[in-house]
Amino acid sequence: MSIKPDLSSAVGHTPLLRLRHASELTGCEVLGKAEFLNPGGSIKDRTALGLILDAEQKGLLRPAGTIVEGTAGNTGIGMALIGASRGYRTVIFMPDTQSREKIDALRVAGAEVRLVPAVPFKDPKHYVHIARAYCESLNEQAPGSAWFGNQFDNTANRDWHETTTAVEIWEQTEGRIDGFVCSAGTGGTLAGVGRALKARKPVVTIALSDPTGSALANYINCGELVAEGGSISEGIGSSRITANFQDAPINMAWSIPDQESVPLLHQLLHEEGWCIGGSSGVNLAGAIRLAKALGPGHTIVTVLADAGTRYQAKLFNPPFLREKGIPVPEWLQQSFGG
Ligand SMILES: Cc1ncc(COP(=O)(O)O)c(C=O)c1O
Ligand SMILES: CC(=O)OC[C@H](N)C(=O)O
Repeated sequence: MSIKPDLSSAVGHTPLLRLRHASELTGCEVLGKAEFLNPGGSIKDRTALGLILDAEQKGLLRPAGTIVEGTAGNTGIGMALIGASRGYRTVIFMPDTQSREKIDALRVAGAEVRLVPAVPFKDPKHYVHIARAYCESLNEQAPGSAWFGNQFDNTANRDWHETTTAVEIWEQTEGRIDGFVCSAGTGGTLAGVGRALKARKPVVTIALSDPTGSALANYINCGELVAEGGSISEGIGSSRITANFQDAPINMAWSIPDQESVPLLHQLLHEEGWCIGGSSGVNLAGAIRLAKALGPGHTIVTVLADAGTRYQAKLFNPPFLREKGIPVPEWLQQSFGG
């Protein structure tokens, strides 16, 4: 018998999928780790679990305590579900620009959701600072009652990917991996997987696929934290170097526009049936660029971080796409009666 005793033990161990179109286009094996199959629907279940286990072990998160986090949504969904299964209450602060679907999923998962206006990180009203201050106020009232996850700068995030996600990829490819590419929100996935793969096989190329509007690709390529444009993708991109991103061993970086990534995710759904979110579209575009850079015959791995259904009203909404200057495929237009 192979039975998972609880939700935490069902996080991870996701399948590695061959992405047919990307593989045929480039002559490489382009593989996507199906992170949308995690219990909370995203790769951030891993981050949530890694941070929670670390905090429990250090005595920072006590029985029946309150988890407080600042999140674009996915980390919060993971924390709320793992919190429910382990006896914690969860309070989530997130910018009001994130998808309706993620806010609903958080509420369904039992989290107390507090939406705040989206402002730059340097503003004290940024959701991460508000979350931290709220946690401190709970601990002033009742010492030790609350714990701030701090996913961006708590390197237990990166460490968890180093010992789980990366090991799974290594074993699933039997070490025959030539390149790994993904986008960065906290940077935990890229840094954790990148470090573990480099330690096992130094010639592996690690690449960052960054959405336009984020400063990270420019930082890697020119040392400057500057950004141009914007993106409809959520949960990725950054204007600063987080503690998790800091030690990522990155060899190549690209800034990827929505006009390149969104058509790829539409095509993946229409021709291969995988419904992935905007960050995964950026990852897929990065995987194709990396495969072209390395040349035919290589094995490239990326992550499919969450599902497109989490962004239905944006990614599969013809008027919204047109407004953003993103091509609407014929089949999608017809699905909506046009
Ligand atoms: C949909 C989605 N993709 C990718 C990421 C990026 O992962 P990481 O925080 O490990 O950089 C996140 C969150 O950060 C996310 O919510
Ligand atoms: C904006 C950002 O990087 O968010 C981090 C993470 N994707 C989350 O779900 O919270």
